[in-house]
Amino acid sequence: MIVGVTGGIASGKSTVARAFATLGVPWVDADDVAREVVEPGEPALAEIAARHGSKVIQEDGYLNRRTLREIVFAEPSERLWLESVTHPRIRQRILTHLERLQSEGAPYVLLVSPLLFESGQSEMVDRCLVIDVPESLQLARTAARDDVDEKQARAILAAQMPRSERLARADDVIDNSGSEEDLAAQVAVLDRRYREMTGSR
Ligand SMILES: CC(C)(COP(=O)(O)OP(=O)(O)OC[C@H]1O[C@@H](n2cnc3c(N)ncnc32)[C@H](O)[C@@H]1O)[C@@H](O)C(=O)NCCC(=O)NCCS
Ligand SMILES: Nc1ncnc2c1ncn2[C@@H]1O[C@H](COP(=O)(O)OP(=O)(O)OP(=O)(O)O)[C@@H](O)[C@H]1O
Repeated sequence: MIVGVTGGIASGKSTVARAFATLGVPWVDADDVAREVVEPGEPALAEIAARHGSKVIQEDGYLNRRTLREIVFAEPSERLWLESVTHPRIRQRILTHLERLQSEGAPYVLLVSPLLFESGQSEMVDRCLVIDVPESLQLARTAARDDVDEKQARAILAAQMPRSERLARADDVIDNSGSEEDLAAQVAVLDRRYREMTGSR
């Protein structure tokens, strides 16, 4: 069984994934895979460099993520272009990673992705788990963690599915407006349920 874990920026997906990992459940992180497909030498990086020029490539040959972030969240058509270049490659690699984890005998595996619904990755999973927090908390946690100003944090939120729509598509929901202990308790309940579903107790 593959469980898709989603939620907007700074909703707590990585924190949830770590809590599942302590219970022996592995995960594939779509943000990590998105980094792999633009490593030096990858065709997607060459396409991005051809479109935006040297300002998006650092001296060490890696993508200048901050510069590209500023471009794509200021201009929706540039975000759509970047997605058209990266998403098919991300999807392919996610499938490869998921197959490897499943072949290693995990009770079930997680696909953790901010764009599970938006990018059609939900077709790859058996259930969708939504991490739910109010937007005000997303903005506060983004500001506390990232070098993103409030205007850009709002632009990133605007590029993602609205909270109500995401909740409407959820099979399971974790409310992450409480403490990390509350979060871990909700993860433990879901883990028991998922193990029952897969018959791996
Ligand atoms: C624009 C980029 C270079 C910014 O890199 P940066 O290191 O600053 O951010 P990072 O990749 O860690 O993403 C942080 C968060 O931004 C949000 N985000 C990223 N890409 C998108 C997008 N296309 N649409 C909406 N939100 C997005 C997500 O909540 C994500 O968790 C990078 O996010 C990117 O390449 N995005 C396109 C690929 C993609 O869609 N990735 C999302 C997972 S499939
Ligand atoms: N219940 C909580 N209480 C307090 N802080 C929390 C809680 N859950 C997560 N955080 C903090 O909020 C921030 C965002 O959490 P996390 O990185 O898990 O979210 P994410 O959804 O994976 O984010 P992104 O997709 O943007 O990378 C982190 O700094 C994390 O430590």
